[in-house]
Amino acid sequence: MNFKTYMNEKRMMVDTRLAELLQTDVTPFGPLYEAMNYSLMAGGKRIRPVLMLSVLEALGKNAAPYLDIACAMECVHSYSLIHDDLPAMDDDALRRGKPTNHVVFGEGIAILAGDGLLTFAFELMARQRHIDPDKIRQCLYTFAHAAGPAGMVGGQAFDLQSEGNKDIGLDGLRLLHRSKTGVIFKAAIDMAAILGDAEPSQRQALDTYALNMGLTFQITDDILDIAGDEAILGKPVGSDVKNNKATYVTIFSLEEARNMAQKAAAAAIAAAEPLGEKAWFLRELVSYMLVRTM
Ligand SMILES: CC(C)=CCC/C(C)=C/COP(=O)(O)OP(=O)(O)O
Ligand SMILES: C=C(C)CCOP(=O)(O)OP(=O)(O)O
Repeated sequence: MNFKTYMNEKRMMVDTRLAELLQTDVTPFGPLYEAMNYSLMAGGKRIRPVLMLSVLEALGKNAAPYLDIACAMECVHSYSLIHDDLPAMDDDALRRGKPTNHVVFGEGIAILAGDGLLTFAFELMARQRHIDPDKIRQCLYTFAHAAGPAGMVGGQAFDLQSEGNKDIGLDGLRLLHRSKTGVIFKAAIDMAAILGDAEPSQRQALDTYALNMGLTFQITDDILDIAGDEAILGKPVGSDVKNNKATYVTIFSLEEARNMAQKAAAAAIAAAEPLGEKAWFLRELVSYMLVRTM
């Protein structure tokens, strides 16, 4: 199977399941569910859930029983996008090719739609009765730690604090990217390693892969913010500059950022080598991240 077919198949599995999970007609809180579904089902590459499922397959496991855990990751990601776009944060009006949640539903409902997706994700994980309860406990801990104040929420706070400060340097930038974005990719991989009974040597390879693929993804995101095409990207170009963000492009140059992304990608591909043929998708995913346009 080639990269595109694999990616599309997995993305469709995730989309189909997500559409089943959050029905709008079973609740007196219809408008809230509508707002949650609006962002969740607006498209999106579904990289985090696909990554989780593909690591399970790289470990030789059947990924299907873990689809809901992968969907929970997408719920948390969608929440983070809704909140990231709010006027109090990046104040962006376009996401996944559509007006942002607060533009359509107002700030109050957008905040609650984010809160709803975040909490629903953990409910969904906790109700997976067919999975070993200790593995679920480990996954809940791993994902909550990654998404919370020690991870993504902390990273987002650091991002806000760093606005206008180009002196954070490479170390600051690494911390920012690792916590804001990288931890969620790492959590996808860690949860797959827990659920898929990864051996210590496989864990080690996956850890190095996670670090470098997260970096590749985020440097490319920084590059696309300057050099991307809004119509393809589905979100505003120039948002980082508008908000005076410290990024690989605003601190270094476009060319240096491209070199850094290439180095990180090469390190990720090398790290996945010992995982063998079954991990082919993980290597191709990193190559895709370098050239993605959306
Ligand atoms: C707790 C919260 C709200 C976390 C937000 C994490 C997140 C979506 C970062 C995206 O960063 P970005 O602003 O660089 O991405 P984009 O370019 O997609 O806006
Ligand atoms: C963390 C960042 C940089 C936000 C965008 O993530 P994606 O590029 O994965 O966005 P979608 O495809 O899910 O919309």
